[in-house]
Amino acid sequence: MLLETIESPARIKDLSREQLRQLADELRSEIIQSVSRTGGHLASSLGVVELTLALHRVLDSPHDKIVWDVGHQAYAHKMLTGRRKAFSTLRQLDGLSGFPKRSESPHDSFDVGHSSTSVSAALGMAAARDACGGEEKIVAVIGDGSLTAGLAYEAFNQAGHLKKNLVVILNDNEMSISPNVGAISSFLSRKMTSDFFVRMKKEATQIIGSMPKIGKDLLSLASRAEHSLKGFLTPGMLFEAFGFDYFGPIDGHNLDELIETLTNVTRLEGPVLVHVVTRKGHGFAPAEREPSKFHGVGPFDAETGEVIAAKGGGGSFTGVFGSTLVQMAARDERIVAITAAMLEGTGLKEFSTTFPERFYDVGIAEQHAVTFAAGLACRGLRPVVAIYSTFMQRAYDQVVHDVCLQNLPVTFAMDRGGLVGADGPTHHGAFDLSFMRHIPNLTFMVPRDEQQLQRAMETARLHDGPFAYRYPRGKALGLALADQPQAVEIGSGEVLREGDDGAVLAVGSAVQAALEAAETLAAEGVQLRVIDPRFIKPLDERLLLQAAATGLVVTVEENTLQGGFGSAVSELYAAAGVAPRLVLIGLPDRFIEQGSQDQLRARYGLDADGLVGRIRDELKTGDVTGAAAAGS
Ligand SMILES: Cc1ncc(C[n+]2csc(CCOP(=O)(O)OP(=O)(O)O)c2C)c(N)n1
Ligand SMILES: CC(=O)[C@@H](O)[C@H](O)COP(=O)(O)O
Ligand SMILES: [Mg+2]
Repeated sequence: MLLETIESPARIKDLSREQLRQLADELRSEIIQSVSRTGGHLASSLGVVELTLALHRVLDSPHDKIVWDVGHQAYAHKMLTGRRKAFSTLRQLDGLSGFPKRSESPHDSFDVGHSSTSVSAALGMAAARDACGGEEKIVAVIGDGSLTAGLAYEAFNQAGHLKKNLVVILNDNEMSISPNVGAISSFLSRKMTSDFFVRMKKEATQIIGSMPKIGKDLLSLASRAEHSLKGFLTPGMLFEAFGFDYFGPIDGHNLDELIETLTNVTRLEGPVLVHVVTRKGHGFAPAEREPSKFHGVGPFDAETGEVIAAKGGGGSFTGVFGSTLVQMAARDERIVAITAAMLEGTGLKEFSTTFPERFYDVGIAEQHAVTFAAGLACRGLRPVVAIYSTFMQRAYDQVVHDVCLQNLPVTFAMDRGGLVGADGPTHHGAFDLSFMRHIPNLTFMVPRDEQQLQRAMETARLHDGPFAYRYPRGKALGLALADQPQAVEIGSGEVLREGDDGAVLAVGSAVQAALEAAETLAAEGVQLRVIDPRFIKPLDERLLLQAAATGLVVTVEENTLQGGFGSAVSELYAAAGVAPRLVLIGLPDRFIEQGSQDQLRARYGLDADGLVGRIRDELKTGDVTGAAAAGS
């Protein structure tokens, strides 16, 4: 097996073309077999096996730099750069990352996970190279989906100005996670061999060819005109406007053509764009048939493609959000839904087919999604913007400047709030309680279960201003759903368990662990009050100030402690001049690694056992007043 002999990409340079093709087959098979066991981003990685081989054949990594966009397609790159044996740990606790990471390998030139950063980063590296007298080649690989984000054009714009030696490879498979959207996408896949074009050419050839004497010369002139017309109308025009030399489109599965093209273009001066056409999932029929399903897939049968552990769906918080929004939209025609290229992930598939005229997929364009929603709200609609917590970071100023400053009735449905698991530090929704709660005019609710999620959605619908709610990745609690959920009083929390030996203020997904911990400690004679504040903003000040009187207040949140819910409580107590023993439990001030949600919650003391241990210690050693001290 050739792949076993490849410990470094330098080895690829000695292989014959036949051996390269064999290596492509082996890589593809290894990716399928390994990902069928661990799950991961299969289809995108299968689509760039030949491109990856050609890049490592032509370039001299890690001296030359490859900057992957998103990086979910880099499994072949990782296997060729000494990490094949580690693939059994892919996306697992303390295992191989699912994305390129500089700390993992010198061949990973930039950490990625959020899309559309590759051209900016590669251009920065090129500018630094030139400033330091370097001569390494720098190549960015960006997908057509990632090309729908404005950030990419900011980079193209400057690249055309700086004219640095830089190669950008556009991996065009006409797919984002779902089929790609937008004018750029249709422009890229413009078919110059449309029937009309072919028919026009045939008739013109017959007419010109029949002309005596001048017919032959005219024909050759006409064929040159056709070529330039194609040249003018193909995607090249878009990139040449940015000052790039455009090459393509070329077959992204043809190793010879790729190697020849990359060999040539990496010798050229100035910015170059190579348009490569690939098939997402190439070489594995189930993934070719359903590239969206195999974009990010759980373990599956490597022979049949049958997925063993499907994700999302009805029992998940995502599924409850999607089905409830459809119910609400049926009753309230003001509701429109917006996704930023995450149709399936946000659970909006049913909405998109039920209300196609009230559904918008803006592509990977979170900033635009929010301001677009602001525009819709200005005209009396009730837009619901469904964006993962981590991707909402992209649109922070739009939330502040375009929605909250104008106090517009836009709802932010932030899925994947808290720890997401295998995607790791680039994707954890670890910061939204902090970056949203301080924005004036915003109401922010964190439902503890699917019933409260439904009520949050109804409360948002009735509220005449900006409203955010966040909910976790994964299964809900299996509670009965309401056909017509009731709104809640804004700023109202709930006491879930009475007790005077201390109070636990738990947010969202932390509530269940808090209740379990309170039950455990009750058996030790400690009666803890458990409160679900439900709102991060505005706080239920009455409830939280009453909690202070127990002498011990413990806040629990799946969010960074920096500026999170616990900070809000400490601000409340400081302003009120009360000083209970205040214990803040949440995520530390660092990026949280990958792992399963349960593993990470245990590692960071957010599970019931962690809370019991911490509270028990506080009761023993903490300087608490009130009944708690008596109980110690
Ligand atoms: C800012 C941001 N928004 C959304 C995503 C989620 N996401 C990951 S890959 C992807 C589609 C990328 O499409 P493309 O660039 O064409 O790559 P392909 O999977 O087709 O190879 C999306 C929307 C992301 N990673 N970053
Ligand atoms: C690579 C990327 O950003 C997306 O594919 C992301 O991994 C989706 O996350 P979920 O699997 O939670 O939908
Ligand atoms: Mg694509």
